[in-house]
Amino acid sequence: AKRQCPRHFREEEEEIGESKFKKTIGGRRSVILESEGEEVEEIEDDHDLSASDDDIFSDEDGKEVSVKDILTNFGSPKQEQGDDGQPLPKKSTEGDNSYLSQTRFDECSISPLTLRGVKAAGYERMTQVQESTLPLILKGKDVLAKAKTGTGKTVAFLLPAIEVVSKLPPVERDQRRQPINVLVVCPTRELADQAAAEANKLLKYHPSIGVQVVMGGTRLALEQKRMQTNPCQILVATPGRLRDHIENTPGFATRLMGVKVLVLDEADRLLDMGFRKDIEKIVAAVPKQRQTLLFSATVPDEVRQICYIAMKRDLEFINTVGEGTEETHSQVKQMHLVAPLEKQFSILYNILTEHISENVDYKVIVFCTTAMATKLVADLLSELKLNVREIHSRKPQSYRTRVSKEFKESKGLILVSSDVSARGVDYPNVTLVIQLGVPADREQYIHRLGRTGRKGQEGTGILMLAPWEDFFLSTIKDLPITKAPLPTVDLDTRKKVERALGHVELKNKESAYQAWLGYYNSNKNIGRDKYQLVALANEFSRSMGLDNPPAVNKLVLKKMGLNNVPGLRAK
Ligand SMILES: Nc1ncnc2c1ncn2[C@@H]1O[C@H](COP(=O)(O)OP(=O)(O)OP(=O)(O)O)[C@@H](O)[C@H]1O
Repeated sequence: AKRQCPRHFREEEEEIGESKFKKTIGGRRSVILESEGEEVEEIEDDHDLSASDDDIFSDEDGKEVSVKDILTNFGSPKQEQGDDGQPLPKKSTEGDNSYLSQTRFDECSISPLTLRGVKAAGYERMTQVQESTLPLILKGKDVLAKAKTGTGKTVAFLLPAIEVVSKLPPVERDQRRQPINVLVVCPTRELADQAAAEANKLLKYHPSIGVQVVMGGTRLALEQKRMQTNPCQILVATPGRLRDHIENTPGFATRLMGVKVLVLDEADRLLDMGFRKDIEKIVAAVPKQRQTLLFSATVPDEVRQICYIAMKRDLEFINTVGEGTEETHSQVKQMHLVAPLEKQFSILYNILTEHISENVDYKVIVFCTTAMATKLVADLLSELKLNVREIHSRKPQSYRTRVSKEFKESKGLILVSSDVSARGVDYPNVTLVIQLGVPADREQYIHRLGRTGRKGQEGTGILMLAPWEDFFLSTIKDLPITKAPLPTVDLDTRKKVERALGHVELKNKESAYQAWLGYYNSNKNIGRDKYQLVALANEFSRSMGLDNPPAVNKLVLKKMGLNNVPGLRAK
């Protein structure tokens, strides 16, 4: 039977404005990603770059500034020119190695079989976080670890966990309820898949140790069969689906009594109110006598106060970011653009075509605020003949898995994504991250930006906000982010984008409008004044080329507390 749980925790939640916010720790919101959507055929297009890179803009005081100027002064690393004007050799794709420590894996006290797996994975030296946490974890300590994005946190918790399992006494083969010894919880399906794949790499020479993954979007019965018929000392899971198994899979709760190590990856996200009930249920289902490891690139103070839900008092807090230094990477250029909604699609198009013309190996992620905004932007950019894929929680899992794998292995591609790709996903060589609209909170901004600049590589981050979203900048003012001049749009580009918008299906615009309402209605800064919210929603509607804002299902308006607000049309 389908797990019946409070509506705001179900992964397969019916649609209200795409994403829901629950009051969370310290008033920060958590976004719970939404349910499967109907299958939409994948969009495949070659891109012809017709927008010339000398598209001229003028900044607030009328100074002419081109997108090339913006990106050169603030954005993607230019092809360095020598004195003779010839391009200098590109920096190695492997960035600076400062994320690596001096300690080699073969100097550590790990088992020969594990060491073989590490070497086969191509890892020679430990990263800072791996060097700092391994000895403590092998000593049995609970560890709360904070380390920048893309610095090897997954291996940092998997490697010692495998060592723990490899030292356990063998269990009788026929034992029906083979114990699960390590439980790794990840907030999204792509992350769970990725962690399981990393574990399999490290287990290459441990034939008797197996890892299984359970997550929403796959059949429960298939997972139950796999866990019964294959070695499953290590289980990687998303919270909702794990809770399903605890409640509905016979014998599963017994197997969890064998857990020696519990790992919460992206811990601050998992301890947010959005997952809190699931996490409490999971913690209650594993032995109190265990080791608990929490890892993330961001550990807000309130998380340190509540991590005791799951951890021993004498936990070790490892912070390789270092107090007082930025939580983002210095080799990633960050900038923000404040532009009215009516210009944003055109500015986005110019930034992308400029970046593509400057970077033959371009690999871009465009983050949008909701699943339906993601779909709209992906459709628009495809109409503009860019090479685009989309990934969000309204896509079937098979599609998400396929697109995630393709993007991981490709260059010359733009991935338009909701927050399913905000944290943890390891896409190598991403050259540019664009964030459209105010992020859910500061942590989400940092994690999204962290999709580029991994393993010491260079990258660029652009945050595009509407004037009424610039309050967000105060939450990231400590980060090395610069303001780019406001570009305006030349007529040709505006017309080209308007024509493309005209080909985007009306129902996608209607869904994006409803999702927009859901997202900003829940934003404590913007959702407070309902009349202003409606006026801004109409601005968003016009930016999609709709003169009249779409009508919204009256039940949905009611659930948003927006019924009877003048200016909204109910149907
Ligand atoms: N010791 C190592 N040497 C070289 N590469 C490594 C090492 N450890 C991990 N990696 C690689 O570094 C990349 C980033 O690792 P990982 O995804 O675990 O980073 P992360 O710190 O978890 O990032 P995020 O905060 O975004 O989740 C991966 O491609 C991984 O294979």
